[in-house]
Amino acid sequence: MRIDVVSIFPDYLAPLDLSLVGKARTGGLLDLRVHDLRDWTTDRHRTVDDTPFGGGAGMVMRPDVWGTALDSVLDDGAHLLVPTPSGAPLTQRTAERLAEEQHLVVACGRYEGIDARVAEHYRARPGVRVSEFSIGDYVLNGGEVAALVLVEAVARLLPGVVGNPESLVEESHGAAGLLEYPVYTKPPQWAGLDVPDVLLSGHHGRIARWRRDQALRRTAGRRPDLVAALDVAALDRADLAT
Ligand SMILES: CN1CCCC[C@@H]1Cn1ccc2ccc(-c3n[nH]c(N)c3C#N)cc21
Repeated sequence: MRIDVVSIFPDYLAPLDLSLVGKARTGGLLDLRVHDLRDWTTDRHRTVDDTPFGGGAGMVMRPDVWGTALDSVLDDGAHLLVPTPSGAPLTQRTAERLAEEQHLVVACGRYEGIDARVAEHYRARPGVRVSEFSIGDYVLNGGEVAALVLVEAVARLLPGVVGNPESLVEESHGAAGLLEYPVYTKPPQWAGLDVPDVLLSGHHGRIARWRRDQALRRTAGRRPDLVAALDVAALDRADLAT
């Protein structure tokens, strides 16, 4: 998979050189390219923004600079992803679908955002899909943090990136849509607190059922909104596997 990220703060994406994503890049599992939007400016001040039509505070990112940049990195079949507070929520299902694709391009806006004609223009471009997404109901100063989130959420799903692929099945928002169960390790007693006896029993069937029960309780208690979307069939498959 190839992912291009375009930003006026390319150093914001430096964490993608680290850990699993960094290993995926050096191992050839992920072709990640980070670009400085200002490389596509033509004036001596390397201007990427201007005042908003209709007035109002702040500045808007220019469509011409973004157009030159995206024409340079987009190819047929690419998926243009634009982080914005007004975008569709980024979910695990979205990440799973994106991980199946060949080429993602993330356009990181700043200021008041990117001129709306940019997304409109590329939606009309045959062979290019455009998706505006949000990583949560809070306001950030730009799209770079969202790009970090998206790249990590997608990259970890690529074959060979995570050591034990089975771990991808059990985790939060996994196949059944449940939150993860509580985890414990040594020492068995800490701060006057014990590890649940079932986890020390060595009875794998009981442990699996306890974990699923804990996951269900957590999901119902913390995210009742997810309960309606639970994939019961996947839950049953998980049960059968125990
Ligand atoms: C503050 N400033 C004026 C109000 C509108 C947003 C703007 C800042 N800003 C510019 C580009 C840009 C892209 C994403 C986000 C963003 N915020 N919260 C999310 N979940 C986001 C995503 N994903 C914020 C951005």
